[in-house]
Amino acid sequence: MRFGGLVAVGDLSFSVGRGDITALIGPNGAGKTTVFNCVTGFYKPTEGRIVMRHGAGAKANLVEKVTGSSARYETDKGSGVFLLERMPDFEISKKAKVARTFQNIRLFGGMTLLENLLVAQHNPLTVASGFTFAGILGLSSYRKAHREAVEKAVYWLERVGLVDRADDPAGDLPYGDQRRLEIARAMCTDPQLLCLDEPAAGLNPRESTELNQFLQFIREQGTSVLLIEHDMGVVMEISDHVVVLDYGVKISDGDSGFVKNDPKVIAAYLGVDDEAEIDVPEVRAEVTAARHEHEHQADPQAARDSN
Ligand SMILES: Nc1ncnc2c1ncn2[C@@H]1O[C@H](COP(=O)(O)OP(=O)(O)OP(=O)(O)O)[C@@H](O)[C@H]1O
Repeated sequence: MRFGGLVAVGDLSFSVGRGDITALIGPNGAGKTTVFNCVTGFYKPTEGRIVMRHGAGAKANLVEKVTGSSARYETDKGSGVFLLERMPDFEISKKAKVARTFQNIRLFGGMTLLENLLVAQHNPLTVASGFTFAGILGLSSYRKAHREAVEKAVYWLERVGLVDRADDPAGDLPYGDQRRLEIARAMCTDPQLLCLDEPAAGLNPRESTELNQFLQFIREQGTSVLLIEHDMGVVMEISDHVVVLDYGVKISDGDSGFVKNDPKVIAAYLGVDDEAEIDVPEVRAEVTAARHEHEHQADPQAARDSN
């Protein structure tokens, strides 16, 4: 993804396994949010391919077939291949079933919790109305769809422990509850892939633990999760797979144990000026040791002074 002369995301290829929690980490400005914006259709990547597969039948040869055609996607009895870089954002959420949350909460603060979760389901409701006002008033299909939408909203409100506040304005909730409500809203669209941009930002330790449990529950439901997160406690505890970006290039890819000991990851964080910003304790320890060694070699007296 290029912005004028700046290559925000360059040499990057990675897979998100079905039913896995995959974390995308890296220093500030590494390109993480840009990747999310490409996956969810907010940006059109300048080059490259982003493939979403549904179902067991979507084999690699179908991916190549769709790529070689001018189609945006191909579906067949519950399975499908979607080339996200060709699709507009509304189609990515509606057909490819990719949902997202944002770095900054984007709930409708003046609407109730229940209303926020119903708005997320406006697509099936509009279809059930037959796209007419009369349909909303009279069609039994609309009444059934509306009942199901409310049931789904209540289900997710229960999952995030907020059903007692269903009729309160979303803007009145404490910050941590708003973050969980935002994820619940995304889940009401029945995503196959849920993209979360820094869901643990600003949470206290208790809220962070609740979030971990909730994300693990989502994974157990079979929804794949792609996560940008600076809180390494969250990343290392719940991720099946971690991808590390630096300057728009992938520098490491593996499970959390592999990534936090990878010298390339440690070296990338060496570029961070303030050691306090490095929130992987193992990486911070390595970076501190490497700095001291470097200072010692360059100027033994200064290194002793700094100690
Ligand atoms: N719309 C845009 N126009 C121009 N440059 C952009 C745009 N969006 C992102 N960039 C640049 O792309 C690079 C990657 O930014 P991005 O926000 O993706 O990084 P990040 O890893 O998400 O950072 P952070 O952890 O701080 O959120 C940065 O140099 C940023 O300035």
